[in-house]
Amino acid sequence: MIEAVGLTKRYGAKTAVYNLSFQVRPGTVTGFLGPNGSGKSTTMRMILGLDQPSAGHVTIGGYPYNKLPNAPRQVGALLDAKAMHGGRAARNHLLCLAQLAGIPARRVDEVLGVVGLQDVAKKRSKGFSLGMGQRLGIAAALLGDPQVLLFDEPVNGLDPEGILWVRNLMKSLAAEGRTVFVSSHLMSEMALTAEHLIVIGRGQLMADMSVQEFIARNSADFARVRVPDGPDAGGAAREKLTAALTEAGGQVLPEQDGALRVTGLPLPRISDLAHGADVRLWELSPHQASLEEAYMRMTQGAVDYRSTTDQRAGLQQPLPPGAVPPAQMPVPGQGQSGWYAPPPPQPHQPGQPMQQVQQVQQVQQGHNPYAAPQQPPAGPAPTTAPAPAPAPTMDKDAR
Ligand SMILES: Nc1ncnc2c1ncn2[C@@H]1O[C@H](COP(=O)(O)OP(=O)(O)OP(=O)(O)O)[C@@H](O)[C@H]1O
Repeated sequence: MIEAVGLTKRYGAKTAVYNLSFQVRPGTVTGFLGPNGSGKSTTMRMILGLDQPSAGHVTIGGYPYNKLPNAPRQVGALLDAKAMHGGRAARNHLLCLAQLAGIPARRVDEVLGVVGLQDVAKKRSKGFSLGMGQRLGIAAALLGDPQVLLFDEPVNGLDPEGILWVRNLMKSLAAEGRTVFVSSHLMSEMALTAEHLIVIGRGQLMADMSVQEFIARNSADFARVRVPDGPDAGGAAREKLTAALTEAGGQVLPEQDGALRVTGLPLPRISDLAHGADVRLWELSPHQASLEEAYMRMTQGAVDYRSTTDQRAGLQQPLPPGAVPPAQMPVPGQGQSGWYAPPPPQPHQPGQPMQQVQQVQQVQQGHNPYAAPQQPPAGPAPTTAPAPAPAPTMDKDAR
């Protein structure tokens, strides 16, 4: 098990990770999510003893990494797939690592087979594609047959077959009872791979719960409603229905294909209202926002790097020609109800960390947990100054 308690890392004036406490348990894949620059890699580096915390601590199986007996046999990690001696053949690279850790050479050939690089084992990794580099990095992580595995963006650069392979590998490693901690930007991939999620934003804990619970807590149910198509009749029926639904307290947003996305009304009520307005329906279906939507909704206030062309890029489908956009995009913490509105306050559930409940409630009450505190806490608060452009060395794609 990995356990972080009050983990904090400052680089000069920049607070990369602040007061992070969580546990990563064996037997499940735990996804580690957060926007760019939210502190995922910094946290992983501290877990692996590559960076020293400014405050707090993190242990693996009860020990700080640097005090773990025979660490390479207990912990395997993929942090930066490009961080290897490119002039060495893949097999030689692994042989060097194996020798340093006292691992028998036959294990090198085993892991080359596991990651599918046996045919290029004698090729220099300098010529490897990003995906091949990832596979070699994963092979290195598996070398010591460790019980604890950390993967920082393992599917970066992999093709769909490679992504499926990584997904199955992570699951099978967890099914063997290992602790598997995986960071990713790909929400859809995490939904398929992880059972548990730890979500951070600007270095702080935003959620620590199962994938199912995360979706249920952070996404609103909605109905898709479609009226019969037709140049004028369809438009008139849509308007009539929109008016009836809005009057009854529903929120209606146009979808790209001409359907309506309705929140705040149960399906039978929508059906009755359509009937009352004399509007025929071609579709009335229940939906739940995806993990991607739930994640975007939760982290949109904690994003450091955003396009100047569309601050909401990816959050909303483009409108169909002639459709009227909603007056204002609701945002968490501003009290609107609807697609992006925060879910209603939840009473504390047994087993749910109180901190998470408090954070969700604070967001719902319009309190920004990432703003500088009114009164200084025990340690300096994380900086809220606009983040500088990410340094080239921090850009994974450039690595
Ligand atoms: N060595 C360092 N010196 C100064 N600042 C750093 C250093 N390492 C990380 N940071 C800063 O700390 C913050 C967190 O960075 P980190 O790489 O941990 O985030 P991340 O969530 O892994 O991001 P990404 O998803 O883009 O890889 C960033 O603002 C980054 O610029």
